[in-house]
Amino acid sequence: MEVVTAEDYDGMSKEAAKFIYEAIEKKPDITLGLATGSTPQKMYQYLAEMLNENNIDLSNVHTVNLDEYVGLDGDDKQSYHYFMLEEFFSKVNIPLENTHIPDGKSDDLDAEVESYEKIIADLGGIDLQVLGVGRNGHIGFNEPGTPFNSRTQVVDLTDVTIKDNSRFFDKIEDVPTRALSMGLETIMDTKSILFLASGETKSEAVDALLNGEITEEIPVTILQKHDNLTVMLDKDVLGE
Ligand SMILES: N[C@@H]1[C@@H](O)[C@H](O)[C@@H](COP(=O)(O)O)O[C@@H]1O
Repeated sequence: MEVVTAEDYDGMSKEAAKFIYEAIEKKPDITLGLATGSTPQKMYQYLAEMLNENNIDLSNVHTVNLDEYVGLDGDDKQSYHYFMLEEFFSKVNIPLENTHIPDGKSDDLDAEVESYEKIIADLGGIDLQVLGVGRNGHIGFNEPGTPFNSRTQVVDLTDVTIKDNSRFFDKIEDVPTRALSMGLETIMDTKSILFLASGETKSEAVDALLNGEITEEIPVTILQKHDNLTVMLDKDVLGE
């Protein structure tokens, strides 16, 4: 595990954008695993700027997102489809058909998660996966207690996650209680991981990742076993 500590959120976002930019330069047909949430938001902004300034061709880049809420339309502002389009895909020249996000509106969610795994396999696996973390240590939407050998599946969200994510919704009752999420084994199968965390609220989860015992009760701890993990933090998360 390599740990990079930036001065602040802005610095971390710039470093992260540079990391992904260089990975794309090195492998123009890269498959990126992408994450949503407020943590990677600024990284997408910087990355889009860098890609556009340098006219980088993204026609052979593919993306697969980690997760999506069950029941939200793609044009719902809280959906991860909307987030990705708004924050990144509409800002760069990536063909939309190269981008994949689980369909939380599918009539057959079991078939959807199965076909999502197939999409990843057909792409030859994920070269670089971006990850954030929930306050309770969840990655993707894999909540505490999720088996380490889980693949993409339908998951129930915990009260902590519903409460944390309610800040994006008008009221807490509007937060979906279920999601589709890549599983922990799916995430561990990725060839490299860029993990990002910023701010005091993530300190406990980050401490578990850096120093804790590996346990299904804190999903992020499984990343200790990944052999190509880069952790990017800001000083706040470390209490510095
Ligand atoms: N499913 C997402 C996660 O992928 C994300 O890492 C987490 C933290 O989000 P934020 O970066 O907004 O704190 O929130 C959601 O639950």
